[in-house]
Amino acid sequence: MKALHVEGLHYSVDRQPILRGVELSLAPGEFAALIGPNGAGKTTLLHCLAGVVAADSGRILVGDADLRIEPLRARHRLGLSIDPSRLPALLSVRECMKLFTDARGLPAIPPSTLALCDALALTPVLDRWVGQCSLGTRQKVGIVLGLLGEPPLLILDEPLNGLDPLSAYALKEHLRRLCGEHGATVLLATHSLDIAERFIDRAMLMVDGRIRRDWSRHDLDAIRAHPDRSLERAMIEAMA
Ligand SMILES: Nc1ncnc2c1ncn2[C@@H]1O[C@H](COP(=O)(O)OP(=O)(O)OP(=O)(O)O)[C@@H](O)[C@H]1O
Repeated sequence: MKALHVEGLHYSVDRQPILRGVELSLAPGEFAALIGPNGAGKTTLLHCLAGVVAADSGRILVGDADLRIEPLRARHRLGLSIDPSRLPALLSVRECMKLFTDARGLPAIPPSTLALCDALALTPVLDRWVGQCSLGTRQKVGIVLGLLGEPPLLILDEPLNGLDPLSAYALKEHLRRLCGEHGATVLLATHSLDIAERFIDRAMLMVDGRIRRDWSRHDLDAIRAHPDRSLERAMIEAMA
């Protein structure tokens, strides 16, 4: 069974097509990046996958749960990082985590979440209001909330934005462990191609609302092995 299977996904705003027939499948344990130019539709796609917005047509299966038919079961199987601007400013970081803990039906904030807070240097700010935190700190909080409970599919939008190098490294290692040891599937949208190239085992290029190019682990290994090649260059060539 695929961790995520998407067929013929279309989405428009005011009759302006944004997603124009997205097809993609991710296997359990895959660490995949969605790359592409500004406005290509990456965030919109992630929001459709997570059920934040409803696609006009097409099919999204999260594991064996069809997002349209069984939205609660499908959404229970995935976590989406929260945009820092959408976090409640007047709750503390810990209160946010408790809300998400309740929403996931868990008895207490999971130890793995507290360990990730430690790795991301969030422990000292757990009792600070979100509105008093720096942008980078709120970015980390949004990621921790998305990963809380470690659902099998993790969807992250530009998770490395604004993270200091130590935190970015800790997050990448954490995600890699979740994929490698727990069989989680990660789909992250990013413009950080150099970072993506070294960590991911799949890259998908989105252009004009469609997946134009898909690089497998084998393709990425070939790019990494060649001193004159890079994902950045491969992307530019694919867009020409
Ligand atoms: N609510 C909305 N109303 C109108 N247009 C929208 C809306 N949301 C997204 N769009 C348009 O959809 C297109 C895709 O936007 P989206 O944010 O998904 O792109 P992206 O690939 O994530 O871009 P970036 O790399 O800049 O974050 C853009 O042209 C954007 O203007």
